[in-house]
Amino acid sequence: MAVEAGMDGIVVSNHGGRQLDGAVGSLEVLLEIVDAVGDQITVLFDSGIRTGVDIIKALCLGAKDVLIGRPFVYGLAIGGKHGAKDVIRGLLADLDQSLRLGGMCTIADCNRSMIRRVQYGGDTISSR
Ligand SMILES: Cc1cc2nc3c(=O)[nH]c(=O)nc-3n(C[C@H](O)[C@H](O)[C@H](O)COP(=O)(O)O)c2cc1C
Repeated sequence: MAVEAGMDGIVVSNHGGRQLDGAVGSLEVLLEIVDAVGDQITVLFDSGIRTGVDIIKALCLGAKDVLIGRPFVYGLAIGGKHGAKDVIRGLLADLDQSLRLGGMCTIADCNRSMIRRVQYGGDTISSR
């Protein structure tokens, strides 16, 4: 639908999970949506990005980039613009370290072969 409507891109989001209890997690549907739209439009992702590994998972599943809501707001509330900058700096440092630990040099190395889905009871754990 987004493709037919001529949109340049979409954001896969559950609005941070604040709206509906029981709504499906954004990460759970990301791959399906990326496959549905293909390369025709840009897919961005948000909802629950807190660590470098969260960013890597979203990029590996096909998001072109991620967005951040509450962590940025928390930093702003605690330390104003410096607090907001610290949050972003910390996240980027964590991303850098996580890429190295995962054997990747840059985010360009993120692809779906880096992700393995394992079902443990009711939980799905994604890892390399
Ligand atoms: C204070 C606040 C207000 C928000 N207001 C809206 C809104 O009006 N409409 C909307 O679609 N999403 C809204 N969001 C959700 C964000 O757009 C975004 O999807 C979400 O914050 C990302 O998840 P995260 O906070 O876990 O990073 C809001 C988020 C916050 C923190």
